[in-house]
Amino acid sequence: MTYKVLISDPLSEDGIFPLREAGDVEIVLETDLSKELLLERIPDFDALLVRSQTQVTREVIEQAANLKVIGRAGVGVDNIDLEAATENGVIVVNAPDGNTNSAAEHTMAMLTSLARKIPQAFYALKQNRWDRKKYVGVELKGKTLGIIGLGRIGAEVAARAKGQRMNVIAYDPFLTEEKAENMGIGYGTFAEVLQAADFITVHTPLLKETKHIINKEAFAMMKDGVQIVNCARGGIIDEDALYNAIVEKKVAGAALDVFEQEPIHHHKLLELPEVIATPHLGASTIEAQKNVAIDVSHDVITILRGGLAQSPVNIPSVPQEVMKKIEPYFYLSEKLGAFLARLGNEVVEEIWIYYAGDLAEIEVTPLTRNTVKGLLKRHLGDHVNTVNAAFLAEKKGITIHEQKTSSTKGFTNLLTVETKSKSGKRKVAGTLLNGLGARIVKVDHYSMDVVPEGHMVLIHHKDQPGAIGRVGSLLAKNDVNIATMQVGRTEIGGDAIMMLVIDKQLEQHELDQLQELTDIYHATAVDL
Ligand SMILES: NC(=O)C1=CN([C@@H]2O[C@H](COP(=O)(O)OP(=O)(O)OC[C@H]3O[C@@H](n4cnc5c(N)ncnc54)[C@H](O)[C@@H]3O)[C@@H](O)[C@H]2O)C=CC1
Ligand SMILES: O=C(O)CCC(=O)C(=O)O
Repeated sequence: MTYKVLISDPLSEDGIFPLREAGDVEIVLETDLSKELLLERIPDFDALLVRSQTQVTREVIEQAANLKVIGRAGVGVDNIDLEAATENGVIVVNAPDGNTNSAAEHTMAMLTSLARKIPQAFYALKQNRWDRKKYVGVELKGKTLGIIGLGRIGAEVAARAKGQRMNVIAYDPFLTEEKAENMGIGYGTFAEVLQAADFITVHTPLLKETKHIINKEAFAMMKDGVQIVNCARGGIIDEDALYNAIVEKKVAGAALDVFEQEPIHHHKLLELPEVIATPHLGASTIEAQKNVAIDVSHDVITILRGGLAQSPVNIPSVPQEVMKKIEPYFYLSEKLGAFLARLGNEVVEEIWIYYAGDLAEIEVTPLTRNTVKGLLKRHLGDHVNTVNAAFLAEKKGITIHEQKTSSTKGFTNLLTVETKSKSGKRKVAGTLLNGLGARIVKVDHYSMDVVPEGHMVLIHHKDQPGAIGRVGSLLAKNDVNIATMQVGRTEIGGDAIMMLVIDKQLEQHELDQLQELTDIYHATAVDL
């Protein structure tokens, strides 16, 4: 199988090396695509790799019939419609760590340039103006830097600003006083930071909650002559409010790497001499571009091959140690879900997933999603995956319960899936046998030992002499070879089941013939 990957923004050639090396990936590099061309191209691709320029809208995602993953070579995913991606089962991954250092260094470069008016002085010099009086700056030492958003980049900026002997005060909803103390910085509310700072730098993502957090009211709280840096996202600062605050001399200067609409042409903020700017260069270093492209390429390949992403954005991220522990159970969980889906045609109303033994010790949410994926796939098709399984189940009115139990029934690990529909409950349990792989060990209340793979027939019958023989003879007559057979019963002469693994898929008329045999109640074909 060859996966087609479209790279629609410029990515580091060294960084996409893992994709070039992969034998099963075909890369198409087509940057600066118009919206129309992107819509035309996208249905062919299994993966799309972007930076911040390509706008991956709902329209693009809905047009992308084969798309499994969108890789963002960078941090901010505000150019991707995450809701549409989740609804359509497209995994979005980013590269959150690769450009932290570059973005922090760029912020410090902008901060220093702003304080010392370096770009303005250089521009004047280029125009043959040796103007030493006009470009008098201020020192950073002893000034207070207010940081809004103390995540990866904010924290790196804080450390560097301390190196410049600035006082640092930060606001972040996840920052505690204790954590701030450990970092050697001050801690304040949003308003306190705005009021205390001589320089303010923002490092939040652009979200509904952070859009225009720096607005007219926020500027009013700041010190007169405050200077502002934005190397995070346009839109965090209200550009009109910033413009007015500069014109009114409330704000002495602003350094902007990002804008509400990019690219910009003749932006009014650039007409102000107090404003310096770069065209979204925070992550534009050889190192950062290589790092983010490598990280995202690895994740994209892993996902295309059915593995777990390191940095998923629209499914909960699973730490690598946890991933190692749960990965062996992935196959089993999907097969158990698929098995139950084939047992009946009634609408499933509720699913219970019980984890016991070793499984009770680990994070199992990804396994729950995978089980639900296996269950829903029968009716909803390949469109279902671990990203949208829970969302689709909810849409179909199915309630999912996840429970850890101590009931291992003698196995070192036991995964039990139970469904409830109008006609009652069905149950299947499986285990991972050390060195032997996955096994179904229980169907309803009958014990089994079956590899969850290939073509099977589950036959409910009356425990009577000749019942098994009649099934064997009929299958032989239809040229169906039986590979293995398991039999279980509740009591002698009572209800019993046969689980046959056969070498071909049964036709409906063959199933009907089985059901017409004496003492056979019901036969279900289960093809996994
Ligand atoms: N200019 C550029 O080229 C680059 C820009 N960025 C931007 O920088 C942003 C931050 O990146 P990271 O530090 O890696 O992300 P991060 O996720 O590590 O940190 C973001 C922080 O913002 C905080 N936050 C969220 N809402 C907040 C609010 N209302 N007030 C205060 N804090 C809030 C979060 O709690 C979190 O700690 C990215 O989302 C991206 O948009 C990132 C890389 C390069
Ligand atoms: O891809 C880029 O150069 C922009 C980086 C960025 O803004 C981000 O990682 O959020």
